[in-house]
Amino acid sequence: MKNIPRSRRSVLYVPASNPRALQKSATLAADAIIYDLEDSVAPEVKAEAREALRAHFRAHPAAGCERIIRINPLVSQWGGEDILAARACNPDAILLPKVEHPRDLIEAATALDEADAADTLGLWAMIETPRGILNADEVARLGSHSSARLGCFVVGPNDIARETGVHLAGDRKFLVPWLMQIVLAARAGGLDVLDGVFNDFADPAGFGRECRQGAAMGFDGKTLIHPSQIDEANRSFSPDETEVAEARAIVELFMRPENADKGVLSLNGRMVERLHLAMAEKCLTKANRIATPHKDIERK
Ligand SMILES: CC(C)(COP(=O)(O)OP(=O)(O)OC[C@H]1O[C@@H](n2cnc3c(N)ncnc32)[C@H](O)[C@@H]1OP(=O)(O)O)[C@@H](O)C(=O)NCCC(=O)NCCSC(=O)C[C@H](O)C(=O)O
Ligand SMILES: [Mg+2]
Repeated sequence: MKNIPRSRRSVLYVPASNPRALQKSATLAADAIIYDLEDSVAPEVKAEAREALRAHFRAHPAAGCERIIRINPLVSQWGGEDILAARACNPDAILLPKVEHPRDLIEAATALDEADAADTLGLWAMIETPRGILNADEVARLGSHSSARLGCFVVGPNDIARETGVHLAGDRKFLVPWLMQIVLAARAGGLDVLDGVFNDFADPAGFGRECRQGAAMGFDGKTLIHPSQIDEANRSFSPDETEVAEARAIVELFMRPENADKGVLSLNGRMVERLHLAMAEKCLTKANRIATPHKDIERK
């Protein structure tokens, strides 16, 4: 599951306890949806939310986008019921909150192995506590070794702020070093990595700045809280026209017969090596994937 290359530019949280949002989720152009059973669902309605999710997946057995379910921590009073309900829904992956140690993933993978030996259900991990950030490398390495299921890290800035006191305002100046540590750990473990949410959904300019910052930091995409954030995230995490044109020029240069045995070339006063060719090919693959519309999406 985790090795299928997919665009994860825009990844929208949908509270499973909100019927209107659940209904709307089937019509949106997000690359992925995270159905939430954790922090956006009050303790009193956890059971109701699980049932609503089951009904939603029964009514929509297939979707044009990736679908993930965020459960409560397995150690919580809701975790056990959540993982059973999530598994029954057959999403693409289950997102574990507040992951701090490889054993958090191993426990979840063991619970899934009992019913899903085919290994089709992925696991994603939220990195959102001080211990989780400090152990991100170990989680990425041991988590993906012990379970082929681990595919993606997701940043949780609200929990990080709550637990550390760091301020999120001011271009996330003090948070950025920790975010880069998470990006680095994810890449070293061969994982995708998603930036955290921007809470002020009525501030599109601030959101756009944060999207571009996240893209420049190496994130694959951004987690979102409101449908109005989808288009900007899709734009910011897509290669732009200039990048695509440059990528094409690099590929064309290396394709010329006279350059077949060359390792390094010059293009418009810039050095390009075969590693740049690999990057250009990756960029073009990504652009092509984005240009291919989701064929099954149920748009209104
Ligand atoms: C933030 C919101 C509570 C705002 O809701 P609301 O005031 O209802 O917004 P609007 O009136 O502007 O909504 C317009 C229509 O869009 C639908 N809508 C809104 N949000 C969503 C959504 N997330 N998914 C799908 N559809 C949505 C409304 O239903 C309206 O539809 P309609 O009536 O048919 O026109 C709300 O946006 C919201 O609840 N957002 C998600 C919150 C959430 O999931 N939080 C948990 C994840 S964030 C987190 O925990 C990160 C991490 O763990 C960390 O630590 O940082
Ligand atoms: Mg959180």
